Order: sequence, then C-alpha cells, then structure tokens
Amino acid sequence: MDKNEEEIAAQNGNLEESSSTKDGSICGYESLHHLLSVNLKPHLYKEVSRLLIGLNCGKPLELIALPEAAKALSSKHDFDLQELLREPQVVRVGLIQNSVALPTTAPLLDQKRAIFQKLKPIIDSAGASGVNILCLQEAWMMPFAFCTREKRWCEFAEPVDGESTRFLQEYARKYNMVIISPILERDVNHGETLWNTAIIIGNHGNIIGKHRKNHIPRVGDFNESTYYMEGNTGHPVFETAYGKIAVNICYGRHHPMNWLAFGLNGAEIVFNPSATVGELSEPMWPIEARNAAIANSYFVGSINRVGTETFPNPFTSGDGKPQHADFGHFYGSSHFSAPDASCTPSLSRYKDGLLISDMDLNLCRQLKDKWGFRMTARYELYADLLARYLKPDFEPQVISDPLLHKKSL
Ligand SMILES: NC(=O)NCCC(=O)O
Repeated sequence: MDKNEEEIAAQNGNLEESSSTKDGSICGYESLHHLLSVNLKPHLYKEVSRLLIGLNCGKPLELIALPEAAKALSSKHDFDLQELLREPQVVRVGLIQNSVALPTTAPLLDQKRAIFQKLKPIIDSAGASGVNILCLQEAWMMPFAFCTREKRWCEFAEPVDGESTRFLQEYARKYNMVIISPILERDVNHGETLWNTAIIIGNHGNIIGKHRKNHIPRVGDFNESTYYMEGNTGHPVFETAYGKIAVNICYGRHHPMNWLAFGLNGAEIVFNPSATVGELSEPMWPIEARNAAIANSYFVGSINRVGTETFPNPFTSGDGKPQHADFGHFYGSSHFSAPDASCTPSLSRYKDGLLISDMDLNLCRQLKDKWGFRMTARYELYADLLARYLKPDFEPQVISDPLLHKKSL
C-alpha cells in the first residue's frame, strides 16, 4: 500500500466508524442539513443551501408559522415538526415517517394497534396545521418483514376497506384531509391475493381508489416477490379536492418510465412512500426524487421509515455474507422536491417526523411553459424504439468502428 492508499483506507475506516453510529445519526447530527447548518458560518450555509436545496421561485425557503397545538403535540410525543413555505400558498402537504412501535416478537395485532396509537398525535398535528393532503410511509401498519420470506407476516394484510383504512377515514373526515395509506393489501375478491397497495382516502373519508406497486424489488434483503407480484393498476392519477396526485411506491423510483407515466396522466404531486436502508440506497435517495420532479414538472413527496427492525429468525441475502436478523437502518430523510429543482431539507435519519410544505401547483404548468420538456420530448422516437425492443428478434442499433474487426497487420 502506498501512502495515498493508506490515507484513503484510514479515511474509509474513520467513515465506517462515524457513519455507522448506532443511533442512526450522521456524526451526532440528525440530518445532513443539521450538520451543515451547525458547522458552517451563516454566509457559507446560505450559499451551500442555495446550491443543495435550490430556491423557491427565486427566493430562499421561508418558515410557516404553525399553531402552538401542533408544536405541543410534537414535543409531547417526541417527533420532529418542520415547516417550509412555498408561495403562493395553495396546497399544504404533509409526510409522516415513523419507526415501528413494538418489537416484532409481540402479537401481530398488538404491533399494528401500537402503530395506530403512535400515529394518532402525529396525524392530529397535521390536522391542527391545516394539512390538505397527508401521505404515510410504505406498509405503515406493520414492520417491513419482507426480508424474512416467512409467511406468518401475511397476517398483517388487510382488504382495501379494512381496519387501517377505517382508522384513517375518521381523520380524513375530521380534518377534511386527503390521506394516502400504503398498506399490505389482501384482495379478497381474487383468491386472497396479496398486493403492496396505496389507498387514496378522499377528504370526506371516502375511498377514491387504489394503486398497486408496479416494480417489485429483488435486491439485497428486499425479497418482496415472495409475498406479492407486480401491480395491475397501471399509473392512475387521482383527482382530489386539492389536486391531482399519484403514488410511485418505493422501488418504482428507480424506473424513470414509471415516473413518466404518472406525469403523462397529469399528476401534480407524486408521492413515493418507501422502506429502504442506508447501506443499499442512501446516495440515490435525494437524487432520484429530485430528478423525477424536474423531468416531469411535478412535485414529489419522498417518505422513508426510520429505525432498525429486528426479526425473531435470522435470514440471509443470498450474497454469501453471514445471516442476520435485521435489514440495517431505515434512514428516514423524508423530503419534498419541486419541479423548479428546489427541495426541502429532510426530516431526521432516526426520529419520527411530520414534514409540512405549502406548494403552489401552478408551478407545474409554469415549469412546463418555461422549459418545455413535454413539448420537446419526442415521444414517437421512444415509442418506436420500445416497440422494436419488445420483439424477440430486436437488434440493438450499434455502429461498430470497422477498424475494430480488421486483423492487425
Ligand atoms: N420497499 C422497497 O421496494 N425497497 C427496495 C429497496 C430500494 O428501492 O431502495
């Protein structure tokens, strides 16, 4: 090893130590933005924020004054409450990230009901803050047990009008709020088939519709195809009292055409309820959502659960590494991205939280007018390529340098 290599190895060693602190923090800070705001001089932080987060219609993001009742709930129940303003104020949108409430060894029904109890004050805080549209994390009513491949966790699955939906319908009515509820669905009309589904509850407590996860991961410990298959609901956009919304569930965020399809159907906000861990996806997390918002001229609300969920029986990832009983750390970091390339700072890496942002949905149209991405998209080129690509006799369009295949003299 030369000196340079030694230095790099030493740095990596230090990094491994500091980034794997057990509490899920980044060197003791709850988020990247917190780390930067505390350690940079104010004028440097302002400049770094401008580049990292962007501007809201040319101006820095401002704080919204939220009611004392919402703040009191946040300190009593120990969850973060962050407020960001985009102007002019049209729709107020909330995202909730949370850890599970009981160990995975507790009776399953107790686990689910404890999550209900944990979420109550957070949803009340969203209601007290006047949130119009609220989205929960992927499979919010259970631990993310799909790493285990054990079938007992199927017991968490519920029909679309099941207990979790009824729990949220009350809040939708109480606060005149649209709620997106991603659950493990049991399709009782189709042989009890399971799906990973987001249910859209209207502001009158009615069920507007559902969307089933389109892309199912087969990566690392995310063995979800043991439980459910690729969704069969297409790319629906739900027209609600507060705007046109869609849901791109977790792993679907790695598929640009999935984002595109929701945009083509007219979405103004696309939510990405997720469950993902640091070791696997953290460097991708802030990039993919922000890029989708820019490319498709809509807002994106990204939500990830928090904490480490440990399961009774160890499992392997099929990668030769030792068996283990947890996925690793779900790193939270929920945030919003806007079509003008700005984004909010993220919620904590390790703490429950409610992120609230006001957004002017006119920005979607303004950005289409300004950049013309839709107008210049040349979809016919891609439709033609895809049609050919799908045929078994497809040949890639590659033009080789003829010199490559000449015998050397
Ligand atoms: N829940 C889920 O689809 N996770 C897959 C891992 C990832 O996409 O980061």
